Amino acid sequence: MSDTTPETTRPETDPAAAGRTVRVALLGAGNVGAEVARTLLDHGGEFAARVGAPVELAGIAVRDVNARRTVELPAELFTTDAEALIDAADVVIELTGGIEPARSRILRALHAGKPVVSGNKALIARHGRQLQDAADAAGVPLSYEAAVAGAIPIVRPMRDSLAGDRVDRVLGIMNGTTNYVLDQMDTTGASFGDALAEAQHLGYAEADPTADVEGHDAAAKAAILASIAFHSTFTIDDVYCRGITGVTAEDVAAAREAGYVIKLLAICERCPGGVNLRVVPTMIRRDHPLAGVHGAYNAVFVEAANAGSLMFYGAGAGGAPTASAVLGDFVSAARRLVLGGPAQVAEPHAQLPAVPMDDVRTSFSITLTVQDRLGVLARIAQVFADHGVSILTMQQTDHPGGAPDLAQIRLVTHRGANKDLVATVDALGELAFVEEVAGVIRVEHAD
Ligand SMILES: NC(=O)c1ccc[n+]([C@@H]2O[C@H](COP(=O)([O-])OP(=O)(O)OC[C@H]3O[C@@H](n4cnc5c(N)ncnc54)[C@H](O)[C@@H]3O)[C@@H](O)[C@H]2O)c1
Ligand SMILES: N[C@@H](CCO)C(=O)O
Ligand code: NA
Repeated sequence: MSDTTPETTRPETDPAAAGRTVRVALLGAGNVGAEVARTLLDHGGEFAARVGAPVELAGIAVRDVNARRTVELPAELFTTDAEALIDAADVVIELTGGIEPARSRILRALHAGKPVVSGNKALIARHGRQLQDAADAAGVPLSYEAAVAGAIPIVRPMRDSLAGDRVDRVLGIMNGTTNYVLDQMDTTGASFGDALAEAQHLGYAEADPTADVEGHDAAAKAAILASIAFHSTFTIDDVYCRGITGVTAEDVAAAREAGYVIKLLAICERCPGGVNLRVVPTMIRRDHPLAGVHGAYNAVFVEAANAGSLMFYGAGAGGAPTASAVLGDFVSAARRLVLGGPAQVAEPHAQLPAVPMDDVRTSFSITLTVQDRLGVLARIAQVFADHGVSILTMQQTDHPGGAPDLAQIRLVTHRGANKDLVATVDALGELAFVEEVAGVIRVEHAD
């Protein structure tokens, strides 16, 4: 919120007329929490105008009141007694992360009829149903726009704006660290290790970036978003997840040469029997809108029956961008508190099951190093045919290392059942004349 934003106080929303102050309990003062506190303190008048009542930051619960913080905040606001702070507040904003004690504290607030705003994707992706049931029972909102793709408005558009449509597929770049790494590998030819070190240096990746590079962070966001998009209940355990640690500079270069770029995509799609959720390194054509998402940016591409294709783009991480999403949820919840009215009940009426990866129809790119002799190509083609997998394109080149008796073959398949594609790759690896099977990456829109 800039200092030049004009103040707009309409007489009918005069805070004094509402007769109450909205007291906010903030849990956590890290990257996001500190920005939320600073914004609430610096722009109290504007929040009062937008909420319809004065807004007071009642306190900030932290583990250590004396810890050094990136943003200077009034010392008297800090407390280690989160429970007492929750009990004294009207709205609770949880920005501590992790499962416990965050879950118990959110439940404490909801059971007491207090709206909760959270950015905790790890918690919502595992216990979202339990928390939503508690919110519904109490008739108060539980909001978590910040938990999926940071600043990008996607949770509420998915829940509200697209509520009259049928979502068929969601493709998301929902982790900034991995997008930065893959983008650096694509645009500068950097190795995975060098690109990750740069991401850590720039502060995008965590000190321990396992949840980023192994895809777990994106998988949590996929489970949360798919639950809303498909009116069902998915957890992170329903997401087939592969990270980017196995993606090599050669894979990236080969994809580039073929007109593709490799992205860590979260894909949630309707398929026979339910919805498949996966987070996998994926080759997409360079003319796809998601191919143009560079650096640490996030984007969510939605395909819906009537709306067609939509793309939501922006900053998926960072203190201030994430605080924007948190505070949007806060204003909405606090406004409802002041004006009254029921919370929206988010009924997962469809309850579609998660479809495991085996039968999902996908397409593979495969790079083989083979002995260059008579009959090799025919034998390879036979392996594909034996598994019912159809080849879309095949290209043979000299071995990149210059070995005279070796050749490199790159194949892209038509769509086939994932289990048949995996069995094909295994069978190729067993052929005596195949020296190496590498660069096995899924491809979107190969046919
Ligand atoms: N940083 C981002 O870009 C981003 C983006 C989207 C969502 N989120 C989510 O927002 C939440 C906060 O993220 P962050 O980056 O600010 O984390 P952070 O690690 O910087 O801050 C967490 C804060 O919570 C405090 N805390 C932890 N456990 C506590 C406890 N038991 N009691 C009291 N305080 C406790 C810590 O001391 C710290 O002040 C997380 O759930 C995260 O997943 C973060
Ligand atoms: N580590 C996450 C932060 C936002 O969830 C990312 O890189 O996108
Ligand atoms: Na968001």
